[in-house]
Amino acid sequence: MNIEKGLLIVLSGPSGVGKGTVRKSIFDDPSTDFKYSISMTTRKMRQGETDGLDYFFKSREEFEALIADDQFIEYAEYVGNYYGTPVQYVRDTMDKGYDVFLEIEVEGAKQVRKKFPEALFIFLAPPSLEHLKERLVGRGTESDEIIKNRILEARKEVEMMNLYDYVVVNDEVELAKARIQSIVEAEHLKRERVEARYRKMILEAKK
Ligand SMILES: Nc1ncnc2c1ncn2[C@@H]1O[C@H](COP(=O)(O)OP(=O)(O)OP(=O)(O)O)[C@@H](O)[C@H]1O
Ligand SMILES: Nc1nc2c(ncn2[C@@H]2O[C@H](COP(=O)(O)O)[C@@H](O)[C@H]2O)c(=O)[nH]1
Repeated sequence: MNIEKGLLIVLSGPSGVGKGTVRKSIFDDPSTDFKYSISMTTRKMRQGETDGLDYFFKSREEFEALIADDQFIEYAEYVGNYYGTPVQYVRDTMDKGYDVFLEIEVEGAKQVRKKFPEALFIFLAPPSLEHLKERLVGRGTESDEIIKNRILEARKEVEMMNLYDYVVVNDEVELAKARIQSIVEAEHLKRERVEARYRKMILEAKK
């Protein structure tokens, strides 16, 4: 435990479950004071997306050069494209004491778990696999082929949900948002209590 740094919050879940929708709702709430880490990807930009806001869009060559330069906390190849979390932003922001929020798929979350075992891992689950398919198809952003591959991935991802600290069902966006906010708040309270009790010992051990 590092008593000076912010909390790293990892939200995972299958494609189409509503991670982006719930995350936007959390960040639209003026009471939210954590920071969102914008990922890098080699995926093509969707209509309505903005470079530097939704993702930093990169070519495969650029992304691979960043991998070689150790610029990611984690990265994964997902349905034919790279996705990764830039290390610099996360470290700098946490060092300033802010909580940082990552929205990433499960292979990346496993890598984060190894590097930041003290992070908070939340899995966003659909009410059912049928709901998931309906949402993915309903979003209308992917071809039938890509939707098929994302659903195949989703089946594997759902199997991994027991590796997370919490599972939140996204039945309704506002409810999922409130559940995530409560989990983060409870986690802070728990850590503050531990820190208060052992502050002297932790500081001494850091010397
Ligand atoms: N609770 C919900 N009930 C019904 N529809 C929802 C709900 N949450 C999200 N959706 C819809 O599901 C679709 C997928 O949501 P979203 O794009 O947020 O998923 P995602 O998990 O971020 O997907 P990806 O991982 O592919 O980026 C969107 O059309 C969104 O409006
Ligand atoms: N391992 C990582 N996964 C990420 C990252 N940023 C996003 N993602 C996940 O990829 C899939 C597909 O996203 P989409 O925008 O193409 O629909 C989804 O599960 C995202 O959460 C990342 O930095 N690392």
